[in-house]
Amino acid sequence: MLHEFERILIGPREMGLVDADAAGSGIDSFRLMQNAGEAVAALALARYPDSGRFVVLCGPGNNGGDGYVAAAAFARAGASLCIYGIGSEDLKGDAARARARVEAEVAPLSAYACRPGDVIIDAIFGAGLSRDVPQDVARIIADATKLRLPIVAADIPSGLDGETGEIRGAAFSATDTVTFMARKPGHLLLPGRELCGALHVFDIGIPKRLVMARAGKLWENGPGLFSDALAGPTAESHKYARGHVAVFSGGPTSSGAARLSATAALKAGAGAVTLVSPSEALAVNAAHLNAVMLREADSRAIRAMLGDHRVSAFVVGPGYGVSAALRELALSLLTKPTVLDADALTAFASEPKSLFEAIHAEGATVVMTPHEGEFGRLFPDLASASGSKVERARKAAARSGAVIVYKGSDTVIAAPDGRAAINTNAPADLATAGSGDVLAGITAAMLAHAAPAFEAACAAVWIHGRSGQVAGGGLTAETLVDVIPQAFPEMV
Ligand SMILES: NC(=O)C1=CN([C@@H]2O[C@H](COP(=O)(O)OP(=O)(O)OC[C@H]3O[C@@H](n4cnc5c(N)ncnc54)[C@H](O)[C@@H]3O)[C@@H](O)[C@H]2O)[C@@H](O)CC1
Ligand SMILES: Nc1ncnc2c1ncn2[C@@H]1O[C@H](COP(=O)(O)OP(=O)(O)O)[C@@H](O)[C@H]1O
Ligand SMILES: [K+]
Repeated sequence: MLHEFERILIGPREMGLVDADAAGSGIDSFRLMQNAGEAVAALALARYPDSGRFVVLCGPGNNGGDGYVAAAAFARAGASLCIYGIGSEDLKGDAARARARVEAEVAPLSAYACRPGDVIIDAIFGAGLSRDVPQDVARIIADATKLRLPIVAADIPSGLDGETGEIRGAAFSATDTVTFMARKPGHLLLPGRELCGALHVFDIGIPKRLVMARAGKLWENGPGLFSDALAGPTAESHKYARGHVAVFSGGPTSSGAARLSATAALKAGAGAVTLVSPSEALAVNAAHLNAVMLREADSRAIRAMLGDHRVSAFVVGPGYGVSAALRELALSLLTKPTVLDADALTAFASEPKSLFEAIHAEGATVVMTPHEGEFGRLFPDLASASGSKVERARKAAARSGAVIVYKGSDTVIAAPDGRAAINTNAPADLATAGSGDVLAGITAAMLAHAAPAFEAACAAVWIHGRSGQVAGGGLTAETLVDVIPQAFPEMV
């Protein structure tokens, strides 16, 4: 797997360790702060050359230090400037040094009254915020939001938790955020992503190897994570070599979901797809299918598919109907790579342990694709636990033994070994009936290409998002399926 530095996400705690490592290796930490603050000022000056005044809001820690450096840069540039600080007389270390270099007066933060024309430089708190913001700060955030003032945030909009993307009491909604070396999970997770505005990552001079050494196994999802694991067709390919996906259909009045999964699998590059249908739904399925093959779902057929080495992956759940029979079917499929979606997740709500034990015992390759509701049914304790969506998905993956695709507009993909990715390319147009069924089909196609489960799931989520972009506003699950080949042409 290609670990592009640009896709690395690093938690605020780990970033603190990187800072310490940098200092320990002889790098001048004040120089880093100067680089950070100057980058913030440069961006603000370029973005708002006609600003009435730059209002620099400085907190009590190193984020405030960045603010004082930026303030000095505004003064040097001859820009109109006001500085407000928390505890500006009690700063320590580099922040105190940065403050000492500012000649302009620093007023207490509580004295700041927002006014139209102000451009705010938000250097109050960084990504490691550990509690709700104080009242004074919440009041300024509310006023600035009401006046829609432009806000350039240093590192992260104050009030956002850099680990979880959650709002601690109140948070600025920035027009731009300048962060340093690498993004934090809170820049990508919701609601954080929407509060960062345009996100700029600035290299302040910490060697990349120090950042890599402390980064966990978390990335922004993108082709660098999965393209090595996937291969398009070659001259030697035949249809079964490209993978054969079998999708289980529901009854006659709920067969559309499985058909969407089946056609999505085909469009995503599976060489062959079979819809396995109850006898009473054969007629309706036959009326709607061409390239997708149709087979009656009886125990003989299922046994035959399990024994057929050419059948490479299953999808079960979309439109199937929640029942004990579905639980039994799902458990019987685990000898081959399987996508469990929708009803196949809900069916285990009363006994999730039986599924997880079977996955572990079998060493099965399983991708589960729960939305928020389904996640809560399978992992009720995790759904209500504190911590980030990444942590919840990781725990769910470790507990279940499956790769978890925890859906939403910030879908998180997590593997039992702790690897995780946050997806950022999904447009809101994907919030349409059947779009999840399409994702399940694409995922099975990636598994059928013999991609490992984590890479397959990352690829599928990314292709699904990209397809949503290509299909554009007003998309339906059908138009989404149609554009899959355009979304990732090198694959299919
Ligand atoms: N390698 C890097 O990432 C670098 C980071 N720098 C800056 O350093 C920042 C991190 O500095 P710090 O760890 O000092 O973090 P902060 O600047 O966020 O400050 C933490 C301080 O604020 C207080 N505090 C936290 N939450 C509070 C709340 N809700 N109410 C009141 N007080 C609260 C804490 O007790 C502590 O004193 C980064 O965000 C970044 O801006 C740069 O200066 C240089 C290099
Ligand atoms: N607002 C949104 N922005 C981006 N993606 C979304 C949004 N809402 C839903 N999605 C994506 O669309 C898909 C919906 O799946 P799901 O909830 O199972 O719907 P359905 O059961 O109707 O197919 C998921 O992949 C999800 O991540
Ligand atoms: K900030």
